[in-house]
Amino acid sequence: MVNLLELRDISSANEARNNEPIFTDINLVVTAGDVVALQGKSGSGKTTLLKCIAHLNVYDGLVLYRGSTPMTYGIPAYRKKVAYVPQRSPLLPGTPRDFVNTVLSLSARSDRSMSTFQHIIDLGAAWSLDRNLWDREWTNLSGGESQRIALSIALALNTAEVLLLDEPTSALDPELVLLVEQSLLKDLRSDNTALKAIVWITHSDEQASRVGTRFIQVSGGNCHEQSLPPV
Ligand SMILES: Nc1ncnc2c1ncn2[C@@H]1O[C@H](COP(=O)(O)OP(=O)(O)OP(=O)(O)O)[C@@H](O)[C@H]1O
Repeated sequence: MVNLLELRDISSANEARNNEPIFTDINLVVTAGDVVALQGKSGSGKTTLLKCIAHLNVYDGLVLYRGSTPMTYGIPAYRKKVAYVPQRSPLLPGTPRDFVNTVLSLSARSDRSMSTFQHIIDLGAAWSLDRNLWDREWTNLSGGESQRIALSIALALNTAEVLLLDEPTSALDPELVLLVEQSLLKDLRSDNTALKAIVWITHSDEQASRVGTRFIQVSGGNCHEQSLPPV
């Protein structure tokens, strides 16, 4: 089985706190079909670990995607394949439509851009996102709206083989949580989509048990894999 993602001795330290280690020598292999439920106490380093994988945080060690480092691919190309969706959307200028247009203009042909945009909006609509929201400033969207928008963009662009999701449903109502979970798992299991694995931070044992195929706790500066779901 192909190793999609491999972490070799990943360590990260907190520069703001005298370089105190957050975690040390984390090793992990992610293969096709994995949904890695990443759990651990607040402040244990889950987000930092996801940002290291996304090459958004300083780290020691090696992150390999299909056997090569992010630098080998070039960071923009790597991030198309290993995409990080933050817990809260960064405060971007403009609207979600502006953001999608920028992303699509970087790579896609214009005919593909039109259909991809429609796919993004349709996916958002399936998650109860009003179509008008795509033309509203990011700053005027609720947490749950911007969370679903960011996620629908990442999923519908259909370029990432690995999605790194940081508490992707934390601002959603229970019925939307289930809907979003089902969409993500359906894409993962489809042969017609790029998505092959997900690393999914969640504070919910129930969610980890519903979506996870592997269960990893971040604690004491390291990762510990459990053989059973938390509930
Ligand atoms: N930008 C930053 N500057 C300084 N310290 C930071 C920064 N970001 C995170 N930290 C610290 O690094 C440690 C790990 O934070 P991280 O966000 O990775 O934890 P987490 O497990 O994702 O927490 P949560 O479950 O609350 O989201 C914490 O002690 C946190 O205070």
